[in-house]
Amino acid sequence: MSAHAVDVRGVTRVFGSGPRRVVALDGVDLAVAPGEFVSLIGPSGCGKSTLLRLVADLDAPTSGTVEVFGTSAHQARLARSYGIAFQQAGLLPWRTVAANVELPLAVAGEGRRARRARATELLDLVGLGDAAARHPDELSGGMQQRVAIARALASAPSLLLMDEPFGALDEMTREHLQIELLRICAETRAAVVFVTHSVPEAVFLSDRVVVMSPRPGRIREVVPVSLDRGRASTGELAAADDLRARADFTAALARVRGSLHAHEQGGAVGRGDVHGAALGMEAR
Ligand SMILES: Nc1ncnc2c1ncn2[C@@H]1O[C@H](COP(=O)(O)OP(=O)(O)OP(=O)(O)O)[C@@H](O)[C@H]1O
Repeated sequence: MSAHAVDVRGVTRVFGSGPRRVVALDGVDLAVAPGEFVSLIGPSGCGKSTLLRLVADLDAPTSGTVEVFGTSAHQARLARSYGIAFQQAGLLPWRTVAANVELPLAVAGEGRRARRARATELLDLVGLGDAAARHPDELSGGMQQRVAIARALASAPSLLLMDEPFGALDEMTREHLQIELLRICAETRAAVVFVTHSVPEAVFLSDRVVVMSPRPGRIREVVPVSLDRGRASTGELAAADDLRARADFTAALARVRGSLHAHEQGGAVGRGDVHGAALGMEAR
């Protein structure tokens, strides 16, 4: 039995056939340790979401295996071993904020009282203790995203799968939620697989940054990030700003960007270049 939170071995995912055949992932190996924060980054279409969907058992590999805490991804889904948060918060508009957070617990058959208590605790954790009775459309995008994170944490998962959860947010809200996420992870010791297009976000949050390349989707390089996050991981904004200005942070940033540029020099064409170019601009 694997001791990893996630263990992806020799995974290939091919969509379509004939001229429409797309090799979204090719020979991908990735192990994530319990409590580890791993980001997936790379140009558009390199297979980040596909990889996350395979781990979440929302899709199945063409070949290879995906294990979550030593069981198949399917068993892990049935056991609710992980929480998911995607770019669209995906809240049910007719349910209150608390009822949205309670949903996974209701599905799991948990009693009303325990559900309510857990929702209150989680909404406090994400700083929305006073929004429990409101409805999603009364909240800002950042607040909705925090509700989605609270919901993802509802069943106390040891693994969080997050696909660009802060992608649609303004920079200030995004930075705020980043440190909130660090704090939550430090508290819950959950492992995280986090898809992002932002190099600074990946470096700020991660123990390792997985740089992917497209056509076919492969892991190009895994960049270890050994930042001492100190007070930033307990949720201090000022400490997080200090961290972003530090030499070890900018060195890690340069290394991830270098890896992404190496991909561009490889001469990719099409969709991927849009994001590749954007990332290149950001690096200058
Ligand atoms: N259901 C599907 N059917 C056919 N092709 C698909 C399907 N899902 C993904 N693909 C293709 O697989 C490749 C990888 O897609 P994926 O969404 O995983 O990339 P990504 O790195 O997450 O992209 P982005 O950064 O734009 O979100 C793309 O070429 C995409 O068009």
